[in-house]
Amino acid sequence: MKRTDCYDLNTNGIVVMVEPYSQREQRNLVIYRILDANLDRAREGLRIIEEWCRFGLNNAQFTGECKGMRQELASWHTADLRSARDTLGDPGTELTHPQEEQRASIKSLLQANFCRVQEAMRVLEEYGKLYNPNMGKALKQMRYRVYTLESNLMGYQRHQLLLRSHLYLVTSPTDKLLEIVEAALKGGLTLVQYRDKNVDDAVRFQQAQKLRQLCHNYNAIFIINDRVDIALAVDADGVHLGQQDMPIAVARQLLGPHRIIGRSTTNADEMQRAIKEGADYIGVGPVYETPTKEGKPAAGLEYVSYVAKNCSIPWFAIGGIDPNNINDVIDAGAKRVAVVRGIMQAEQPTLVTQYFLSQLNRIQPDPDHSYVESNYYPDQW
Ligand SMILES: Cc1ncc(COP(=O)(O)OP(=O)(O)O)c(N)n1
Ligand SMILES: Cc1nc(C(=O)O)sc1CCOP(=O)(O)O
Ligand SMILES: [Mg+2]
Repeated sequence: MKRTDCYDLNTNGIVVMVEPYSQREQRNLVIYRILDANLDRAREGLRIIEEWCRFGLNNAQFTGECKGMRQELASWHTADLRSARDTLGDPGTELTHPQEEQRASIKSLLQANFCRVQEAMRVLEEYGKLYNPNMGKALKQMRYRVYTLESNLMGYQRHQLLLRSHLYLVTSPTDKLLEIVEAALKGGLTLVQYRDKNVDDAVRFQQAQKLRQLCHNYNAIFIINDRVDIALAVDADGVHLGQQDMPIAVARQLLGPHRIIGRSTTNADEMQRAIKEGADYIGVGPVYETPTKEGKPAAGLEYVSYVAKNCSIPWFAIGGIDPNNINDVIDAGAKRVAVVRGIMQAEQPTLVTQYFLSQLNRIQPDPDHSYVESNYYPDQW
């Protein structure tokens, strides 16, 4: 019989006197229940993340890391702790948060479960100290492993999405900024850069915040032009840096290993340097002279062809590309293009986006490239 109370229990007509728990025993029972519940919670959350790593990403490393942590948690889940469980008497089993009932995407599902695992591990770390000092230490280390896993996994997903993105919208200033970007996102756009060279920082920051939210609602990557500080301030996915902007190495230090850094290039030297310096992608242009970048001479389709043969990272042809000439750019070897006016000044941005994408999606991934093209294309992650 479980000693749950200090009163007499009437069992089958027989009155049994139950010894009251000492205060210490009662305290321990509560701690055991907390540990039991949070060991379960952490393992469940890890299992949910693990399933995506295994079946969604086919990634053995992430899957193994989740499994390893689940096994380590299981080794702490002793019979003592399990036997303290009191599901019927636990008022927490019925409580759910409305957000638990719906998930907008795999990304939000993963984030919610990382949060759940981290919270549970923090509880295990603190209460574990009262149970076994080694548990506190072990759980602290495991919590840091979860942070690392989260950062690696989210960075990996971001880079996978970059590989799958064939059309890149670079914005220009307009009163209808959000409206146009949303229209393009509705057309299937997955990569957006906020570019406004002539606006106060207060406005730039506000616009960037709104665009970041919008892009993330559509599971699209959001990049900031030129400004690493704004990218950090709004938690953007990365920055685009030209030859006159901050060195890639400095931006990398500030942004960390998982955010995207793009670099503009106009010739072979700049391309090679950008790759060596660790750019995640390059802009290749201007393919044609363009009023959006006045005074910059065209690098031409020759440079596009050169990059098609020699570039080992994702690259976007840019400059003067529109629905009429996109097929010439594709014929020169481009699989990805970036446009400003082509979408920002279109009468029907959704339709034009769909048209650009339909032309770009006709191109098959090149298996000879040294970077891996993802063959897993979930609509939302
Ligand atoms: C995708 C992409 N490619 C090139 C550029 C141009 O960057 P930069 O040379 O720094 O010029 P500005 O855009 O800052 O005027 C870009 N923004 N995006
Ligand atoms: C921002 C920018 N960078 C370029 C480069 O070659 O580095 S060309 C360009 C402007 C592209 O605008 P549109 O699509 O309106 O021609
Ligand atoms: Mg720039």
